[in-house]
Amino acid sequence: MTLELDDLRVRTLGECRFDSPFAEMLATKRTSPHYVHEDDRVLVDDTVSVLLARGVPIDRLPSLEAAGPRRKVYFDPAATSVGIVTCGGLCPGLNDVIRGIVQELTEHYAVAHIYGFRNGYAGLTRRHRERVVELDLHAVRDINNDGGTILGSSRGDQCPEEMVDTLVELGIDVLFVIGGDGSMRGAMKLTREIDARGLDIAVVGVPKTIDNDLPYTDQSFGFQTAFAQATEFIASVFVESQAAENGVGIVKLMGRHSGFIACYAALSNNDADFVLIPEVPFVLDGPNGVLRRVEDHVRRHGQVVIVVAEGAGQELLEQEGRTTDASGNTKLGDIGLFLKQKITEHLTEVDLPPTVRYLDPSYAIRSVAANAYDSVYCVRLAHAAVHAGMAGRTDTVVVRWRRRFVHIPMRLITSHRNQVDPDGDLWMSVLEATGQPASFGT
Ligand SMILES: Nc1ncnc2c1ncn2[C@@H]1O[C@H](COP(=O)(O)OP(=O)(O)OP(=O)(O)O)[C@@H](O)[C@H]1O
Ligand SMILES: O=P(O)(O)OC[C@H]1O[C@](O)(CO)[C@@H](O)[C@@H]1O
Ligand SMILES: [Mg+2]
Repeated sequence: MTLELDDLRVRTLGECRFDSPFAEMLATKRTSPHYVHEDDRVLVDDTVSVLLARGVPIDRLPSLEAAGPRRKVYFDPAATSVGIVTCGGLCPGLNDVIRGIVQELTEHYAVAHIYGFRNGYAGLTRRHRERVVELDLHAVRDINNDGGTILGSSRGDQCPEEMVDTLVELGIDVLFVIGGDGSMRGAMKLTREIDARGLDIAVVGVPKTIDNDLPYTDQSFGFQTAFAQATEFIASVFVESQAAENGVGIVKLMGRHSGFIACYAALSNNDADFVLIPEVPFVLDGPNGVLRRVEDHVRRHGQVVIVVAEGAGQELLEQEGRTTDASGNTKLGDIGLFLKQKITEHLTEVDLPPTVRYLDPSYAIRSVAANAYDSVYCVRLAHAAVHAGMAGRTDTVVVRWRRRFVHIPMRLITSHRNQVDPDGDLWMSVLEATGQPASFGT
């Protein structure tokens, strides 16, 4: 997708007329290597060749609005009510984001009310309205020490009209949606309904995905915690595989469409000999197939460790009878168990009867509390989201792009998936670290 400058402009509800609590602090600030002034913009591209190829003046290059506090805000803080909802699968750091939003809104903007909706979009429906909780500093004090989300989450479609009725009933001015691609699609339906009714409600997203598969963001929050957690499971099967004759360790990691967790976890301690991801199809049979390569490795080293992303090799599995979850996401076949079976059969056939150690850590990597790095990242995203909302930005998400916090239009975050580029340097690092072939098969 070729982006033009105008595709990157975020929507705003109107002129910012109220004094911001940050006005004084910002009065003398100018862009520096470590700060981007609110009137400045951050470039999307970062290579000379791409910038030159655009062939436009510098001020027409694709660029993003800087996130951060404004000198003036759109909403009168003392009269503002805010809602927060977390949707989709869990991810380390959800509580840190909730806490950061509540603290910033309370301590700096001193808004009138902060409401938490329970269990995702379901919490905005009529039948769950009485379960709305009011959030204050006390309610969020220690929540960063826990995984999950104090608000709960859910999958499954809800009616936008009904959800907007709830926002109106509670007098919500800004809704913060912390969620993945599906949640952002849901949030865009909310803004459409808000627009249709001519309401003055801002919807700001904080993108969340444990799979790191959302575009226009350096890396999603919680991802680092999740892959660090995954590393432990790889280390376990490595130890087990070393101790056994023809030891085979297999770890299946989350990643429906993108193999980032598998790549990073495998690179982290370099115990993996093969990494299989959805972005790089593979064949099992034949002289260059996975089975022969695994066999060769076991013959040479006496053991092997394979890390497989859950979305890898789906084309090798039975497609019939595939169902979807409540949100419409396709339920995948189990590539981990399939590999376990095929590798066991093959090694037994070639007289290398294996001892297989198979781990599917699944929810164990995403249900933990964020590590220190992710906690910092989360609180900074939370602050950016609050400033965006108070400044009347809507249909907008806050992300970190090339280490700067910026605003992007919500529709861009759902425009495509971030995936491991088989021609990119991450996959090259995986190939270098594992020594596996660039492709299996022909
Ligand atoms: N196209 C859509 N329109 C409206 N709502 C949607 C749409 N897609 C998903 N949603 C809603 O958004 C919520 C979360 O979606 P989903 O379960 O797909 O998780 P997600 O936000 O993509 O997060 P993750 O993929 O990280 O688990 C659900 O309530 C779902 O019904
Ligand atoms: O079982 P659940 O809660 O639907 O979530 C599972 C999925 O969520 C994801 O982490 C995406 O959020 C996938 O990688 C994983 O398969
Ligand atoms: Mg999703």
